[in-house]
Amino acid sequence: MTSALITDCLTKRYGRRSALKDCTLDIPAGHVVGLVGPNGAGKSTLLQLACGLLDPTAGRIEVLGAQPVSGSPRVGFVAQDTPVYAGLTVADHLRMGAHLNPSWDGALAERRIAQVGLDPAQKAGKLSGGQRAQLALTVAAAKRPNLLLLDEPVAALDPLARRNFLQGLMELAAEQGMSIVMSSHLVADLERVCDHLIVLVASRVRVAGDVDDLLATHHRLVGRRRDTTDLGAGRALVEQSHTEVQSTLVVRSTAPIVDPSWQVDRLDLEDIVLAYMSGATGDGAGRVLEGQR
Ligand SMILES: Nc1ncnc2c1ncn2[C@@H]1O[C@H](COP(=O)(O)OP(=O)(O)OP(=O)(O)O)[C@@H](O)[C@H]1O
Repeated sequence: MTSALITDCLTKRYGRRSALKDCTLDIPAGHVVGLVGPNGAGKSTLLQLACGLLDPTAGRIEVLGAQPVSGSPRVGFVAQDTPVYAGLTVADHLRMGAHLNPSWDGALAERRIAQVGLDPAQKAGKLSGGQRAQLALTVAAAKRPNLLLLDEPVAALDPLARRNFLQGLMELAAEQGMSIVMSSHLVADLERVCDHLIVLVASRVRVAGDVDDLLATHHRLVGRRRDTTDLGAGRALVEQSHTEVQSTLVVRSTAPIVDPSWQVDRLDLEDIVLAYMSGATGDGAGRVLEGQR
């Protein structure tokens, strides 16, 4: 199956400032992918490169097997500020979408507008932030793109609207076979809807992969204080902290860790994301540790 998104050493600089550095990814099609990372990590930059709004400074990016082209009907993009036309009504947005997009799914658009309770006669400039987000998503989804790119789509939504929005996304992915890449700071939401995750920190991909695989291969180890330079082959130290007597590590390991000198606990996705985010600035910094125990 074609990949939804491939990048190879993708780099984007604004003047001397790097927004994305040597980013290498291969995201299979047909997944809901969460893109997470601290403010300024490069998430919006990656999404804008993927929809052809920006050109790379170096490296390669392919979307659905081709170079990104701005305005492609195969790719839908909802920017962070959920752009809508303030002077146009909700119904005008749908009419305009139908006029501009040969693959427009009018039934899907009208169904979603009714589901989320938007008044077709309401001017978009008078909608709340959350309602604008719903309208922008509806317009993007009704284009029936193969890939939908969403930049922090739920940031403005209340918890109930957020749940409905995410439910809608999962239905789009399941019914229409759409690939979705969505940035968010709300990892618990991503854990509910995403089956793939990309963690970007300081312009670099810190980890990317299948959510179940990430959950199965990351462990928290707690034990007596010790040197962490020799954790064993195939184990990568993601984060570490120490007291005088105790060491606490987050480790990625493909093989189960069976060692009575460690208490080994499972992590949820938020723990894993936080470990990568703080590990990047700590002295552990994701070193791959080699050598036998
Ligand atoms: N147009 C621009 N000109 C100059 N620098 C920019 C521009 N856009 C982004 N940057 C810089 O690139 C880096 C990455 O920004 P980006 O918006 O991609 O981050 P982000 O992960 O989406 O952040 P947030 O979570 O705050 O939305 C930041 O240091 C930002 O200041």
